[in-house]
Amino acid sequence: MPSTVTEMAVSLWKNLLQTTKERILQQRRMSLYNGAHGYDEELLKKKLQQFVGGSINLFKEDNGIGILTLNNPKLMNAFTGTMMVELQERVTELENWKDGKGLIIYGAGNTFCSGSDLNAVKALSNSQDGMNMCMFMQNTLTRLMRLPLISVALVQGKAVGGGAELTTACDFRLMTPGSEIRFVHKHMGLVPGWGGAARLVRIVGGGAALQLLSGAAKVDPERALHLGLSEETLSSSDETRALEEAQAWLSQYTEGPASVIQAVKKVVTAGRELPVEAALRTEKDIFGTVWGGPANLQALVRRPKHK
Ligand SMILES: CCC(=O)SCCNC(=O)CCNC(=O)[C@H](O)C(C)(C)COP(=O)(O)OP(=O)(O)OC[C@H]1O[C@@H](n2cnc3c(N)ncnc32)[C@H](O)[C@@H]1OP(=O)(O)O
Repeated sequence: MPSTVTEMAVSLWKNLLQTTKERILQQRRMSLYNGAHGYDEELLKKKLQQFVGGSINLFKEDNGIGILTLNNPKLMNAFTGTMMVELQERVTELENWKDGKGLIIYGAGNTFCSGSDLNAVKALSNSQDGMNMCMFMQNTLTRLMRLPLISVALVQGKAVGGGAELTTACDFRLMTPGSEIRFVHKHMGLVPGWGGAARLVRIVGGGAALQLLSGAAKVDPERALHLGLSEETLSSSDETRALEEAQAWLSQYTEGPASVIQAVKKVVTAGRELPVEAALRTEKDIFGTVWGGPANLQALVRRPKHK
């Protein structure tokens, strides 16, 4: 135990350093690309910071549901450079949210997101910048997908290009009447680069993904439901009411202690991403974190009947 004020300060400082080191290591583990891939994140961030506008806002509710708003309505919530950097910061904040259970992502001004800001894309159109931006967004969206929170993209208006890709980094998609998801990349002479193709194949299967990407097809709520791209069509397209509906929908899966909900998401992530033996070992490790935990012990006392 530290006894003097100096010793206490040194101990606090060491703890802080350790926590920061662990955080950085955790981020590296969750990310795909680093210096070994010829990727210099700090350099790219400096470039992205030149393309200013909009914001990514996070509100953490007491019930453990986070609301992440894509906020650049003048450009249909297109991602400027600063918004890409802010999204990474918000994901880091969510990774460290001990009480978090769920997340809803939606766009301001009754539309979801029109992809990357074409002004930034034009200025960063050389191949190396494009690859770096792709690695940056893949890192961020992979970390978003792996958050131990049950995530929902609330699609109102249009989810276009990178906006469509972002919806696939969520566990579920809910659409409002009249909304659409559209992978327009082909019409821009591109393919998805934010991980949207890899994730879309896993959500709707290879054949349907090929049709959606090669046809740059508009996917309305009915078709999205049929493809399994959307879970439900909400009844209202009004921003406030749709958000309430999405919260009610999500709350059926986030009831219970955060430690248990987070463990559920972690075993599913392992099952989704790892070869079966590694997934089983991870499941065993996560099981060990809840077995004999407070929620488990309380349930043993209550002995609920699951009728
Ligand atoms: C990852 C790679 C990618 O994301 S590639 C895909 C990039 N995104 C696009 O190409 C989308 C281009 N935008 C559109 O097709 C339309 O604006 C969509 C999204 C369909 C909306 O149409 P509509 O409802 O009629 O609105 P609008 O065109 O009048 O747009 C309002 C203002 O917003 C702007 N805007 C829209 N999207 C972007 C974008 N991605 N980057 C920059 N600006 C964008 C429009 O230019 C328009 O601005 P202004 O009012 O003309 O000054």
